[in-house]
Amino acid sequence: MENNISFQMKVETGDAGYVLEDVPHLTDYIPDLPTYPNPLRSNPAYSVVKQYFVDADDTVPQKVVVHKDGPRGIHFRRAGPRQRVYFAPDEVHAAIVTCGGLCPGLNTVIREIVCALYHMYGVTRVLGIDGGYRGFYSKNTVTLTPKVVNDIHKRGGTIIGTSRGGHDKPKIVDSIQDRGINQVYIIGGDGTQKGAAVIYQEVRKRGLKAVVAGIPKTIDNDIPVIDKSFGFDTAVEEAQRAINAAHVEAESAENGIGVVKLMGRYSGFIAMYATLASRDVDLCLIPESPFYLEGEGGLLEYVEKRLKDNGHMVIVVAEGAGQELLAADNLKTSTAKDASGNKLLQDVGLWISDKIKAHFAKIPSMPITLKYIDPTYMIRAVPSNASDNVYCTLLAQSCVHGVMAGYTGFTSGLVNGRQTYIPFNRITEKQNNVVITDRMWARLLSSTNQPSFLGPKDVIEVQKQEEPPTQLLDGDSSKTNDI
Ligand SMILES: Nc1ncnc2c1ncn2[C@@H]1O[C@H](COP(=O)(O)OP(=O)(O)OP(=O)(O)O)[C@@H](O)[C@H]1O
Ligand SMILES: O=P(O)(O)OC[C@H]1O[C@](O)(CO)[C@@H](O)[C@@H]1O
Ligand SMILES: [Mg+2]
Repeated sequence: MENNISFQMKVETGDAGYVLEDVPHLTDYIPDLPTYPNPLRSNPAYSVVKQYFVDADDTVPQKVVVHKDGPRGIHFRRAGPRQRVYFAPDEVHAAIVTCGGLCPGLNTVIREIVCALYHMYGVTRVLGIDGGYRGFYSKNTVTLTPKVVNDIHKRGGTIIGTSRGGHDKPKIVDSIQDRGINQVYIIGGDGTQKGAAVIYQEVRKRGLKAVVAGIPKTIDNDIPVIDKSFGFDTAVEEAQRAINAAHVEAESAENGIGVVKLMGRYSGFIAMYATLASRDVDLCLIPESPFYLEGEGGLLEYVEKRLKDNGHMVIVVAEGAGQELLAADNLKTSTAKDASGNKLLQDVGLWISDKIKAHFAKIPSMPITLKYIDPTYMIRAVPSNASDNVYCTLLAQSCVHGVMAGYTGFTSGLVNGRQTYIPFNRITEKQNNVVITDRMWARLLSSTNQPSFLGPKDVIEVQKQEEPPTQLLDGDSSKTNDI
């Protein structure tokens, strides 16, 4: 067992400003572990694939846009099968858990972890932990086999259940230890990955030969570093149905207004992408972009103008937008939180709808018809679409390869279109938000033609709050921000 454990990131540097933010390995705290040839070597599906095994030195750059004289920058370890593995097939006892809110693709990831373990590595003991983190100590487990998971990817939700709260570190790690679990696959969002990091640290402190790996899940796309989280594409696609309905309703009435509220607690990616995809949206409101209602340049003035010009309009609002305005208006700030400590939000869609109705009630010459559509849970309870299904498969298989190779304390994630292993520290240190001074938000503003609601003074303020721009001035957020 290690005495002075350092959970600092493993960082390696090289020529020309090369930095590798590496992931931990079992051998960092258990030396002399036996290794085995990767069973994929004799698997007919893989043995013919040229360069199937990933070179130990392969890494993936975090930034692909570079300057001639700039440093090579941060890299992550490339995911994929290694020549040697640190588990014999009959030694593996794997567990899979899903935590946090639902997300399209959860079942696909579960299915593909089970199938990869069975079919690629000959593993036959895989457990599903029932109902999120608390399931480790308060619920039964489910035996997962390729037969059990065969067609689950066609269903929304998660067959092993999920929950918020209940992260009791000692009880969870006791359960891992008592059951002899040596591979833990943890599927969830930012909160879940923080929980996974804590479990990894405790497992390591106890000196257990047990790998802890995360797979990032969330429709909100608020996990940093990775290109995007699985389920996001499906959620954006499903949101189109609500926006289409709002548009049809708005177009068919005199001064018709359709208001659609979409999920996005702290990050407005779903609203932004759903708006960009639709082209029927006249106004998109997200948590990251402040707005105001009354007066010159305000939202109500814009709505009035749009109705005069077009006769109808569609507004998409992310659930986390304008919360400070609601609080000021209702004279109370909501301090309510869910079991995981996430802020419970007030209904901004309803509030905006009421404000617009009240405004036009004072203008008899402009009667309006407003329909408010709230498809919130519908966009995340559906099964994943084709592209998310493929993405989930790659994430799950990459994760299994990394775990079998003995890497631990990592999240499996796509960086610049390549599968990588990212240390938990990098995934949990901050949240991914829409950067409203980046090009993507500017593209949205020019697509909807909406005002930015920011004066020159506000822009300076926003720039101050946001991360200092990188040397390339392309923002440091996920690639979904800056394509
Ligand atoms: N800082 C933390 N330390 C340990 N556990 C945490 C932490 N934050 C959250 N968790 C646990 O992680 C689980 C999921 O967290 P949360 O409900 O915030 O969802 P999430 O993973 O962020 O997914 P999403 O936000 O997409 O629904 C919960 O069981 C919660 O107790
Ligand atoms: O009502 P629940 O299940 O707690 O989840 C709501 C939250 O979950 C999310 O979908 C993230 O998973 C947020 O967009 C939303 O605020
Ligand atoms: Mg979250």
